[in-house]
Amino acid sequence: MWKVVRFAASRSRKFSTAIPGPCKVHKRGTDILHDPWFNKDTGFPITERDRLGLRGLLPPRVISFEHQYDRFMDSYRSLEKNTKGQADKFVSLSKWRILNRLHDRNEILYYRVLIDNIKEFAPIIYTPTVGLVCENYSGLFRRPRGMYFSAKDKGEMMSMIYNWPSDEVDMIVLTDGSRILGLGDLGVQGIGIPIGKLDMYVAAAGINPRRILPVMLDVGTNNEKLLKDPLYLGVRQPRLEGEEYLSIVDEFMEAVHNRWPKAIVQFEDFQMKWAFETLKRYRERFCMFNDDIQGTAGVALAGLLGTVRSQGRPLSDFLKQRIVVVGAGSAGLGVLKMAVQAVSRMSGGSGTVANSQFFLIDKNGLVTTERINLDPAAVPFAKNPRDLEGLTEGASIIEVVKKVKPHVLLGLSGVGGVFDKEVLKAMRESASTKPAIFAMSNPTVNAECTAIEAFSHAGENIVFASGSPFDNVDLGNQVGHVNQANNMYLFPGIGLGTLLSGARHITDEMVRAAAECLASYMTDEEVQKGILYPSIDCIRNVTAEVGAAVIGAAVAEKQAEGHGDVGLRELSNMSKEDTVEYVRGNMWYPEYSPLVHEK
Ligand SMILES: NC(=O)c1ccc[n+]([C@@H]2O[C@H](COP(=O)([O-])OP(=O)(O)OC[C@H]3O[C@@H](n4cnc5c(N)ncnc54)[C@H](O)[C@@H]3O)[C@@H](O)[C@H]2O)c1
Ligand SMILES: O=C(O)C[C@H](O)C(=O)O
Ligand SMILES: [Mg+2]
Repeated sequence: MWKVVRFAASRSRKFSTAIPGPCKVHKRGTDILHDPWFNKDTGFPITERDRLGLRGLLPPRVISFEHQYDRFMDSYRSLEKNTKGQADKFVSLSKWRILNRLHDRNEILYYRVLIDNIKEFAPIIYTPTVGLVCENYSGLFRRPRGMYFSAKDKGEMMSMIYNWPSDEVDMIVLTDGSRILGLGDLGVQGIGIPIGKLDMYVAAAGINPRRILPVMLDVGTNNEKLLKDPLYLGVRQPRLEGEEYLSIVDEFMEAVHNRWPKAIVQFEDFQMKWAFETLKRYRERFCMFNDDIQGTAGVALAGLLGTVRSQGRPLSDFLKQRIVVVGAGSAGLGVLKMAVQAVSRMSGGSGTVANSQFFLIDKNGLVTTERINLDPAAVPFAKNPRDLEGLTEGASIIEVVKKVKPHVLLGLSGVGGVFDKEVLKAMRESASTKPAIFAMSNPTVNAECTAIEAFSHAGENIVFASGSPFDNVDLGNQVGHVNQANNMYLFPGIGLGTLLSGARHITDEMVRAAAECLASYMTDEEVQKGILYPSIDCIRNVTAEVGAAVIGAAVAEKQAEGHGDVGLRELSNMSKEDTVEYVRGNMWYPEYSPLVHEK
């Protein structure tokens, strides 16, 4: 297993005195002030104002970056104070708005405050607030971000992709808006998800924000409420289906590949049938992965291995854990597939052993081979009723938990509260000394249970993880640790590692290496306290490790072709520590560069 070299968490990097290299700009005057990439607001030095035709367009005083940073944080704190006691939704959207306005105006300052305060700002630009933003997107819309390809653009994509201003794009996050978090079909409004994921790419992986592209494939929506909403900004038609749908995605993928052959495309929040279908269709043709299937599986596997360690048991005991997965969608099935593969490997290739320990439940209850219209993707995990003593097809969550006494109850159902008091109380009878409850659905309202509910009903000795953040729970004489089991711990490293290895494709082994790296990140002491994942404060360190593990796997799998000046030979000769340093050294960091005008 990949050994992790841990570095101290990098909180706020002090404002450095080294002058960053120059940045060429092809604009002058107000065009610069209106371009969030170049704009420094009041921070333009006088000499730069002269060079770029900015004299007189700004108030005369030059404000330092540090001072601008403090001013923003002061306004943020005032907003917090002034909205105290108001409805949560109002407060969250107000916080999102102030961050979004900065994003639209001054990207360097925006990304610096985001990186330095990631723990505080992730819940605003990512889950859960991003869900609220998507629900209200048409009303919130002010300025576009990213690209929109719609059913009406068929035949035009090869040329319209050139409307994007950047000649170099490394990372694309693509959605069709059909399954936004647990909120369902939000049509074009789902663009908030690629934007939030790419913000995490910049913050966690140091992908250069000039080389990212959020994309919405608007193929219609089946959401009646949106179709009737006069403000709705998407195409007003039911979703395309079948070959018509696939022809749009095909055309988009060809267009991307044609303009940026090395760009990595992350598929995000596609409904299950298209999530699996597109992964199968494109994974060997393009450099792509599906975050909900693969990223989630890796994060969940790391957590599942952590729960074994938290019981003070060797990893090989994973084979003995009984795991109930609630939710048989792209995420739940992805988790099961990866967990079964892990068990298979540990037990020397016997898939039968693996399947006996996993139980799958969907909206119709326990999934067995007797299920009518059993989804082909769920077939490998359907139980044979003959192997079930006392449980039958369609058994409810409570029936399964009472009978199976699982070590782990893991929810990816998208349904808030399905782990109710009765279910959680039944987990007290778990065969584990530290029963684990993973309420992984997003956003917060869709979590299968809250942290407080889990600790108060299932007992204080549990291990708890959720997809969206909850505060730790005060248990009187100890702390009930809340882990955030979210694919944000893996997708940035999968993307960055793939980019820096120059791999043409993303293989299962590369994802597995990422998951194992995350699993080994925590110390025994932490895991025994119930801390399964690192704090989001050190997400850049985690991503450097994960990225290096992905590069290692890409080299071993003969997928790596090198990146920039670093060829395959150099990559192959790097030690693990060197690889981590290579990844770390390639992370972009927001600092004002001197601007040089070029015609
Ligand atoms: N924490 C993470 O990193 C992470 C990653 C991916 C997805 N998710 C979350 O997981 C959820 C599901 O995502 P998905 O892509 O698998 O969705 P999906 O729509 O493909 O699948 C949902 C599944 O839940 C089942 N279900 C619905 N109601 C149920 C009920 N009452 N009891 C039991 N099962 C029920 C459905 O039958 C279906 O199998 C979403 O909320 C999403 O936000 C979290
Ligand atoms: O977006 C997230 O927070 C995680 C995941 O990709 C999801 O779909 O819920
Ligand atoms: Mg997702």
